[in-house]
Amino acid sequence: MVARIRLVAVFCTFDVLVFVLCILAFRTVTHGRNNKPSFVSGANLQQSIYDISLSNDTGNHFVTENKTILSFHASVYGNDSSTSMKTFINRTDYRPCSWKITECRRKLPQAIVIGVKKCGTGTLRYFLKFHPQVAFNADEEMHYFNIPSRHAKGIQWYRRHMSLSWPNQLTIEKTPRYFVSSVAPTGIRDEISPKTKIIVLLRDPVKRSISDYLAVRKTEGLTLQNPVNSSNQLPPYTDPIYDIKSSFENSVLDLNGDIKSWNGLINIGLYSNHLRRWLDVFPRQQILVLDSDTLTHDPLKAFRLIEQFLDLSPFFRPEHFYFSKRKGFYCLKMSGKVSCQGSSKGRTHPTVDQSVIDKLKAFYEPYDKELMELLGRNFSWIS
Ligand SMILES: Nc1ncnc2c1ncn2[C@@H]1O[C@H](COP(=O)(O)OS(=O)(=O)O)[C@@H](OP(=O)(O)O)[C@H]1O
Repeated sequence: MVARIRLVAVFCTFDVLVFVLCILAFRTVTHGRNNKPSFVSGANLQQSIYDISLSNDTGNHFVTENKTILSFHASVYGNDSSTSMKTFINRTDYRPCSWKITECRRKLPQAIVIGVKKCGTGTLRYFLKFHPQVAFNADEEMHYFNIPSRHAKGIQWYRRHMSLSWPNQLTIEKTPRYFVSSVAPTGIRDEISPKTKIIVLLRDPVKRSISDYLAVRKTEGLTLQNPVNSSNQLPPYTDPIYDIKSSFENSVLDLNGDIKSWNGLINIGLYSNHLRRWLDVFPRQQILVLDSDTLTHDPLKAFRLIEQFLDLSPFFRPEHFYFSKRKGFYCLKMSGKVSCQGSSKGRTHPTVDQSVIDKLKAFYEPYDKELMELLGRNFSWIS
């Protein structure tokens, strides 16, 4: 009798073990490694195919952008209990789009971040991508309206590069070079829509030029010793050209000590000149001009303005922004994870000769005054 009971006990234990193993095996097959539903793993995902590593505040790279966005989306889609989210998220529309779903389409952008280079456009995109009603294009920058060889591929080529989006999602593209392009405003109006919303970030033009100098040096090395007119720059494509020397001072001043206003480092900061071209083509209320300082120091305010302008539901909340002492900037905090911009943003600026700074400030003064008149408002760097 005892032997039989033992035998039954052994069988039962074995069965329970098999049952538990089966459950575990089943979970492994149907869920990702982090116990997230399998759609979070990124296999079907059409959004953001490039892979920007995100880091937590201790510098450990732990997750890719796709995964963060999607695991965050999944957590909201799944069991987020916050009422503010529930009030605006249509749960059906909240699933990631896939080519298998008929409502998912690649739309031409309804809004474009046109610039300005080194004024925080990357951060704007990086954060705004988390808004559930936003679908950013997969490639970081399209350069469709400013580079002739790209433009020649046609508007359907451009559309094919947009992310799949739900009918209620806004497709957005960002290419900072559009701001200074002579043909981008009419191109966007005629090929996309005269109703396209335009977003521009502006930063102290002196700081912008130093930041740009570092960026161009980093990407081009010191190969741009002479002014380079790239083959893409034939008229009417009049993007500013760069002249980069071994120091910032020598890059922005010529041998007589005069400012090289044609140099991209300087020319891009002539905001009023460039903005006028956009105001000639789009109504003022269709252009949101943001002070980059607001994005840097009060990101919540900046994103509330953006949400309002784009008619998006209010999504961002104070707890989504985390100030990283290590980075010296705000990072995004979603589902307990902190993700900051990569090392190409927030580089330490070189010490620049004060006389050159003063000269540049004086040079930009009349343009800044024009900017204030044009927009009827002040900016943080203008005293
Ligand atoms: N939260 C946060 N994190 C990192 N960086 C931030 C942030 N907010 C604003 N900025 C400022 O963004 C500047 C880079 O601008 P862009 O993203 O427009 O550069 S780019 O044109 O796309 O290369 C970058 O300029 P530099 O500091 O000169 O590198 C930052 O000052």
